[in-house]
Amino acid sequence: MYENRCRAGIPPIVHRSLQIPARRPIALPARSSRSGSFRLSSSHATSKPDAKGTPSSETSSIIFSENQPTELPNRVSKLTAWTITPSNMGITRRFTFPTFSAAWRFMSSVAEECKAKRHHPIWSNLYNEVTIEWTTHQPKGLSIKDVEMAEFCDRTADAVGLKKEQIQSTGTANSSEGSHNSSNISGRGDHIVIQKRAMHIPSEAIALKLRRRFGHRR
Ligand SMILES: C[C@H](O)[C@H](O)[C@H]1CNC2=NC(N)=NC(=O)C2=N1
Repeated sequence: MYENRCRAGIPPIVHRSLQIPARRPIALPARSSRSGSFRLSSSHATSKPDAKGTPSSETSSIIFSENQPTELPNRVSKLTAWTITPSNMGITRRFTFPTFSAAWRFMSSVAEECKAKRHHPIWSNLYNEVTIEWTTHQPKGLSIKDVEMAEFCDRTADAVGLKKEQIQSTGTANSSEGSHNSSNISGRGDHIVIQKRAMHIPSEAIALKLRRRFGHRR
């Protein structure tokens, strides 16, 4: 199959793919892979259609690196706080800590593990938030190393302590943070991607300051 794909001019990175919801918490049925390439279907998660009756579930394919252990899809399915990146070759999660110091402790600990495991993330930090993406450059795709590092991140974040109001246990997606969400909708190939995005609402104290300064406006 692999050779067939190569002969057909399909890049070898598309070695194993799996139908899985994009930019949604990852939750797959536990199944083992056959040898060669495979494709599983899993339409997903949101219970209700939207106001226009459009189904709000969507699917896409994870592109795995070649020669991965058969338990990889099952391991990925347990990373429920992570979402699949638009390339389908990586997973991402945003962690929110109580303080910058806590975020920095988390990053230091992850950096040590990166050094030990020789595997490095694409990441960014803004004050108390750390966004991490794991993907493998060689062999290209999502590999067991990415999953191990994501699992390490989850454990480390729990040990450091996430921000209280946004306890993102490994079972909770960051994308559902806070109670005021807006949806980021974009077209991608043959389906629509709906990404929930948290809106930051000022605290009561800040709102009061703003009212004092600018008065009430209509
Ligand atoms: C030689 C060294 O182990 C490789 O270049 C490592 C470095 N860190 C890496 N990090 C990530 N995320 N993917 C890789 O493929 C990778 N390769």
